[in-house]
Amino acid sequence: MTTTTLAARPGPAPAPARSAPAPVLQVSGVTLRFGGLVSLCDVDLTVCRGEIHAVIGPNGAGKTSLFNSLTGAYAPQEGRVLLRTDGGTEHSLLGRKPHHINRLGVARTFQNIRLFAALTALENVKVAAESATRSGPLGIVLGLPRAKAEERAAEARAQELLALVGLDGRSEERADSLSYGDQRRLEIARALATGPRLLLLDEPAAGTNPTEKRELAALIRRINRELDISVLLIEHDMPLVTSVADRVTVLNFGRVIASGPPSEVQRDPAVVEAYLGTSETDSRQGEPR
Ligand SMILES: Nc1ncnc2c1ncn2[C@@H]1O[C@H](COP(=O)(O)OP(=O)(O)OP(=O)(O)O)[C@@H](O)[C@H]1O
Repeated sequence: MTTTTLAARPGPAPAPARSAPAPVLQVSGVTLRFGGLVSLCDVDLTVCRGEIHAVIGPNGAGKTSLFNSLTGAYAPQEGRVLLRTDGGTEHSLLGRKPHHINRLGVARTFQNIRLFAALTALENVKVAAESATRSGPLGIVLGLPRAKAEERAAEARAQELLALVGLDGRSEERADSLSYGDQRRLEIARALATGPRLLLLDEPAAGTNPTEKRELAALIRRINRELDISVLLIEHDMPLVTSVADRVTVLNFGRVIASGPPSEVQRDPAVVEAYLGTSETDSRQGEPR
């Protein structure tokens, strides 16, 4: 029998095996009921580090219920939600309060914008940045020495984030005077101010125009690549989803009916049927919107 040693082989050495990206968020078997209504049924979903993961589905499919379950607003009756923080520690999120989950590194925006309408753009972001400081907003109000330095840092961070989302020229304007698209970007800046490792965006393109949608896609990619933040995104706009998402999970009647790269998911017969069975089919594109 002849044996060949690796050293005798010509050509480049084999590339070392690349380990799969670590999961940041693992949702397993999550079921959420409201009385007799099953809003989520045995939902599994994994977001890997560095990933942009979209959740799509017809109206009432359970997308926002899923976000609410991940962020402590809803308490699913069954399942597990594990968040892996940078050191590799796993934290169970179910049963935790929203502000605990935020402190662990999960921030979100809302389908219905929730800004402080009478505060300026800068103040909206600064309040969130202050909440992430050790002294917190109360320490800053009380004028504690450490709090003063933290307040300055929070203001600088807020200015940076306003610049990141393209609102640096608007920092002194009241939130409710901004256009709808600008308010959505302000919400993103505010969520980023809490220092998340995982950002949940609930329909960030809703009500925005085509230019704003393109800018939003670029912003989501920058947040993901430059700030190294994993993104979980609910979105109905399929061109936006396909342009930013690495993976897509499709919900229908609270169940996951497909999961995979956007190009595969769009062709999945169960996904096509789910959308054809609703009024949501976009006749212009013949694909889920
Ligand atoms: N707090 C609640 N109490 C009772 N039912 C609820 C509650 N929240 C959600 N539901 C129900 O759960 C189901 C899923 O709703 P959800 O808002 O999660 O869907 P969605 O996919 O986000 O829809 P949309 O695209 O219209 O925002 C719906 O039947 C809804 O009525």
